[in-house]
Amino acid sequence: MTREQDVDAAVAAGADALGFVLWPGSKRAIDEARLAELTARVPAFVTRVGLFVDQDPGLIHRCAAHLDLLQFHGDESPEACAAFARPWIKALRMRDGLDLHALAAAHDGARALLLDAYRPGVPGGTGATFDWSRIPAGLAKPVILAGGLTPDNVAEAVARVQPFAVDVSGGVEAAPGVKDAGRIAAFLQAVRRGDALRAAGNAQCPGTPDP
Ligand SMILES: O=C(O)c1ccccc1NCC(=O)[C@H](O)[C@H](O)COP(=O)(O)O
Repeated sequence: MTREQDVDAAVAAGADALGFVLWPGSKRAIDEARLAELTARVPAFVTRVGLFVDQDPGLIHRCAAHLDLLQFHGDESPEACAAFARPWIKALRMRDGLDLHALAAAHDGARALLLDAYRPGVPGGTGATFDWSRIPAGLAKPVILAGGLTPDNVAEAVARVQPFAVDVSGGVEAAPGVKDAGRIAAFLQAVRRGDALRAAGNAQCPGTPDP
């Protein structure tokens, strides 16, 4: 979120959480002052998530005053993630050979693992999907599915993967950092459609193989 109207549109559409990128390398980056302004608009019970990539602990401490949850998107150790007085989640980029069971155990203190696409040199917001069948059953942590989700594919993603939550950035934008209220609303509707498909046993989900 970089703009007031995008915060308002996401809240109106029923988003449970809003993300604020504090990493200056992102086209969606905001600074501490903007974080304070934008998060002040967020109503109670909508989670304010701050996103960091291997950043200065002092900055994270200051930003935490405006945040409910910290999202670590770099190579932070579990100990580094746990050093702030806020719940946290760890983003894992799905490069080849990841042992998600071992990583879930290593990140015991995380509230969830956010699984995102891997693209060398780009820590996040790639707009790329990954092969969802690589997510093993029975992970010890709730999964937040991310990476290339859009209003067109998120219903299938929810029905197939059955994640705890989904995360989207580029799929609801008109341009990097500029969200589109229509796409946000369409995304949230598609999430609910996917949840209904899931509850109905995936019967109509196009991506689910026949039993
Ligand atoms: O969004 C960014 O610009 C970004 C930059 C660096 C690290 C993380 C970033 N975003 C993190 C997110 O949680 C995104 O929502 C996630 O990577 C999915 O992005 P997209 O594929 O565009 O939906």
